[in-house]
This record gives sequence, structure tokens and C-alpha cells, in this order.
Amino acid sequence: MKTDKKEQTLFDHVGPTISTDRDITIVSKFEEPLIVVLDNVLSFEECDALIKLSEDKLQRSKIGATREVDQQRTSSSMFFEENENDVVALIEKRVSSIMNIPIEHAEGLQILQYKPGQEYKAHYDFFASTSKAANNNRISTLIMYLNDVEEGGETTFPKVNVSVTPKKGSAVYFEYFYSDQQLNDLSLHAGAPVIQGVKWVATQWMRKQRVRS
Ligand SMILES: O=C(O)CCC(=O)C(=O)O
Ligand SMILES: [Fe+2]
Repeated sequence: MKTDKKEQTLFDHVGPTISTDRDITIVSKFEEPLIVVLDNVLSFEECDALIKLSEDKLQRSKIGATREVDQQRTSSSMFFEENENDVVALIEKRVSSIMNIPIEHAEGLQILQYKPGQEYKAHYDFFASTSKAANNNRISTLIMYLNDVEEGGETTFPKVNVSVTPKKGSAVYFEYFYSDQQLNDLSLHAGAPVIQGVKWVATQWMRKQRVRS
């Protein structure tokens, strides 16, 4: 007999809200792989501050171990250093409680900007098992939306038919640390092309082991 027992998840919050220094609302949940839409993750002031702090530092996004510019990802981006300023420090703390992973496992917060026509084609956030980075692989992601997008720019999970519309201050969380690799493979996702307006997001990736001292 096949037992459909669900696998343990990293995200362990129960009930409709997560209490951090802000009360974060759980808007919706897709169960396996776990994909959670969250509201009230960032204040509008924090969204504006992150955009302002990163605006002058944006560069064409690079991907993979070779850090090459690629058609896969046409956005512009930058990384904050850990604890780079008070806004980032407070957000990192909050994000760590949402993701239920110690801050020492967090990569630097990444800011992405997409203009009309720009996108991030379907990909996995974890590194291929053949890659050196897989020794301390990513296990979960939180994508925070820093503005409303006029048209387009949804985060889509094509294998499970989930689509999340950017909304200023809200976020989508997902994880891919299941022992069943088939579940991890369902976390394939994309940033759909922006049609009208600009899209800004902040992405937090967590690693299995610590990356900060
Ligand atoms: O922009 C998006 O909606 C997706 C971003 C993303 O997948 C990432 O930063 O890894
Ligand atoms: Fe991603």
C-alpha cells in the first residue's frame, strides 16, 4: 500500500500569521512542494529604502558558477553585504524567523530589477549535484516584492501551475530540501517577462550549512 505521508518541511509555522517584529499574514499555501504566499513581510518604507539603496549599484545579472551574463536572466541585480546597513540587518532578522533558518545560513540579500521585456526563465535555485556549490547547497528561497507591477512579472511554478502576482510588501516562500528529489524538481520557477512598468524584488536564499561566521 502506498502511504501518502507528507514529508517534514523546514517552514513550521501554523495558523494564519507569523509573529516577528511585524505580523506577517499567510495568504495561501501549496503543500508539496511547499509554496507559501505571504503578505505584510516588508513595510512600504522598507521596500522604498531597498530600492533606493541598490539603485546605483545594479549590474546586469549573472548566473551559475562561471558568473556569466546569460539570456536566461535578463534582469539587473546586486547583492548586499551581510548586515550592510540597519534596514538590511532588520530585514535579515525577520526573514530568518520566517524561513525558520539561522541567519548564519543566509546568503547576502539580492536585489533584482526587471524592465519591460526582461525576465528570469524557468530555473532551480539549488545547484546541480555535480557543481562544487552543491556541497553546501541552497535549501529554500524567499522572494519579496518591492513594488506593484503594472502588467506581467509574475513568479510562476510551471510544473505545479502556481502563479504569484507581485504586490508591494508581499512575498513568496518555497523550499526544496526534500529527501524525495522529485519534490525538489517541482520547485522549478520563473520570473515572467514584465510587460508594463518595472519590477523590483529582493531574494533571500538559505544554505544547508552556515555561510557566515
Ligand atoms: O523575479 C522572480 O519572480 C523570480 C526571481 C527568482 O527566481 C530568483 O531570484 O531566484
Ligand atoms: Fe529563482
